[in-house]
Amino acid sequence: MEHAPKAIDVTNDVEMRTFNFFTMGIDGHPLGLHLDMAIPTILNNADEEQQKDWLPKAANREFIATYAQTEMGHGTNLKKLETTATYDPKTQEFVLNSPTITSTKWWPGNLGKSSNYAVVMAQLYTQGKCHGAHPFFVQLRDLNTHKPLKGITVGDIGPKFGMNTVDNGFLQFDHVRTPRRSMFMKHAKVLPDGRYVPPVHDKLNYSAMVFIRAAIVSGMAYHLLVTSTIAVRYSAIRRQGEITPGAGEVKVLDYQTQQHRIFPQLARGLAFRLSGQYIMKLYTQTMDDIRNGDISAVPDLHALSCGLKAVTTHHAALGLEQCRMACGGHGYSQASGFPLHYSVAVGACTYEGENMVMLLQTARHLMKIAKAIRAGQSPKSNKIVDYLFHKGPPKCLIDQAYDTNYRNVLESFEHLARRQTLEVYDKLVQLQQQGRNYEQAWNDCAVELCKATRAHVRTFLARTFVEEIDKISDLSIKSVLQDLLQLYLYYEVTECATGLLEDGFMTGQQHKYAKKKIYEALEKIRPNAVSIVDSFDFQDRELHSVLGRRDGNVYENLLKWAQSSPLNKTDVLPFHHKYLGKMMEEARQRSKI
Ligand SMILES: CC(C)(COP(=O)(O)OP(=O)(O)OC[C@H]1O[C@@H](n2cnc3c(N)ncnc32)[C@H](O)[C@@H]1OP(=O)(O)O)[C@@H](O)C(=O)NCCC(=O)NCCSC(=O)CCCCCCCCCCCCCCC(=O)O
Ligand SMILES: Cc1cc2nc3c(=O)[nH]c(=O)nc-3n(C[C@H](O)[C@H](O)[C@H](O)COP(=O)(O)OP(=O)(O)OC[C@H]3O[C@@H](n4cnc5c(N)ncnc54)[C@H](O)[C@@H]3O)c2cc1C
Repeated sequence: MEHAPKAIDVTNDVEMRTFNFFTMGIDGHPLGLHLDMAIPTILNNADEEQQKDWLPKAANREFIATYAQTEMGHGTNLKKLETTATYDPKTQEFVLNSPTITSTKWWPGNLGKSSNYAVVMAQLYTQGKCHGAHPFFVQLRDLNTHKPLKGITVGDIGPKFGMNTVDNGFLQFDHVRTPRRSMFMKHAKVLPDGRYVPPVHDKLNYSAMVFIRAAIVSGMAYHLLVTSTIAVRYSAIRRQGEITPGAGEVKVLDYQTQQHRIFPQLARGLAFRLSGQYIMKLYTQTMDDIRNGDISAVPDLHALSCGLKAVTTHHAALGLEQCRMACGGHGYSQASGFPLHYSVAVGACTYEGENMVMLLQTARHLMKIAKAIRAGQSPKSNKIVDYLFHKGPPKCLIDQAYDTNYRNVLESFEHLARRQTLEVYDKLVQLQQQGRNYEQAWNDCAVELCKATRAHVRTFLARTFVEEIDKISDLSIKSVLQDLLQLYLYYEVTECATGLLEDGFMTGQQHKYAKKKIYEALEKIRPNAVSIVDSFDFQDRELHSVLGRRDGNVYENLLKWAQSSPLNKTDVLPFHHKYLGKMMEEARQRSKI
């Protein structure tokens, strides 16, 4: 008789992720960092021999590893990490050390209690010279007892804003020795005699961060689509007030203000989903190129992933809050699911690079392009940034009757990104001519630099949305998605209207036209809204929401949910008579006297 197949193949990444997702919820679990950062680091930073040794064990979960980079004193500025890894050629070992309190590793997910290995970022010293932060694969806990190894102090950092099912931890090394080959050696190397071999690109060590930044874009799409599903479904159940006096109470989804609050989140969720797919493909392609020795796409990938990460997490945070408020009082209850989704989603504004810092990274890239434009250079066939080199129409044309495939709207976004990029570049140059050094000038322009990135990312998101909808051949699906696209594009026009009006590119009339197109789209989306969110096919257990239940049975289950609260186990709390009861009794006695 054949053996029944195993339910889950733990070495299959997709199966594992799906299993974890449905069994462990959305707020994290003990294998999160192992799967999302440690394994990608092994894949991209370990040499062949190291991969052969570590990868099968990692995939098979023979150990759990985390990614320990951030320290108490430094998360953003990686150049100033204080943990050291000093090579000792006599024993062919590195000595890991945490010289100060601020060098304590702080935040790594699953470090607190679960992991027994970590990718540790430390300043590499060999032959008396520091070569900057490099990754090391370090054992932290005994494989049998799970106790910290000698010289290692490790623990949990305590409760957080959210994601409390993740044991984020702290870690200190007291002159801990680890073999030479525990340094990830695909790119940089230290030879047995201590000679340092530099990598072909000194930021290849950061590829796990690039991976997560790219993955976050789809993560934010997920959060927005989930929370707009909750808000749409609940708004189709909730009746409050009348639109036509005497005609009976309407579903709150019929209010234009409600649609204007929720539907743009739905549209943004879709836009993020499509760009999320794009950036993941770009990541995979770039990693393949690197394996084949071609690193030319690394700066483009880095710039796009930083910008997308920052913009999508920020918009997701704002959008989730809109969905919560759209559900009124019940939206504030944990029964809505919003507190869980919100506290998980907003973490991404901070982790994997604080958002402002990420916007500024993309701006660095944009400034290089601006420099090339001002020097009269030609574009380099780069789909993402080439538009910056072209001259667009001098005036906005969004109100033209025939706007094939929204070319005029896209050109408006392109115009703003181009103008913002070149203006801030010119200001940077001017400030330097006036005597500011580059770094000071950069800081003086930082807010405008971030605006340039946002405009560039908005252009990318919009263009990708238009292109992807254009590819759909099923006309009934396409027509529904085109309504969401219309809403998305004109909503974004109004969101950046100040920039478009500022230089007279767009007129007040055209701004009004964009608003009209938004209201028109809301009306078209309304009858399909519930079907649209149902088509995402989220399971109730993913939504974690009484308000967003697929069967719409909200009120009955809200009552059940409340009744199941631990506070309702007994009618009278066991300590009632000891405190509140006693206080009232005493007050009553006193007033009798
Ligand atoms: C980029 C930095 C800010 C600056 O770096 P440096 O100081 O080293 O360099 P310079 O600014 O001088 O730049 C030099 C040069 O290099 C370029 N550069 C920098 N980085 C890269 C890179 N990665 N690749 C390529 N090139 C790079 C830079 O642009 C310069 O180029 P030029 O000179 O040519 O201009 C850096 O210090 C930095 O990255 N800081 C941020 C630190 C950070 O991000 N830390 C992350 C720690 S790990 C972490 O936070 C883990 C969190 C995990 C949480 C759980 C994850 C679950 C996720 C699942 C996935 C999806 C989830 C969706 C979410 C959900 O469901 O909720
Ligand atoms: C939920 C969560 C999970 C995490 N998981 C991990 C993990 O698994 N592993 C790990 O190693 N780390 C992890 N981290 C740490 C995280 O990556 C860092 O907190 C993050 O990169 C921000 O760095 P920071 O804390 O040093 O912020 P700071 O840099 O101190 O930011 C404070 C403020 O200073 C500003 N700022 C800083 N530098 C600049 C600059 N150059 N220009 C302009 N403004 C600037 C920021 O914009 C921000 O407003 C996690 C963090 C969180 C919240």
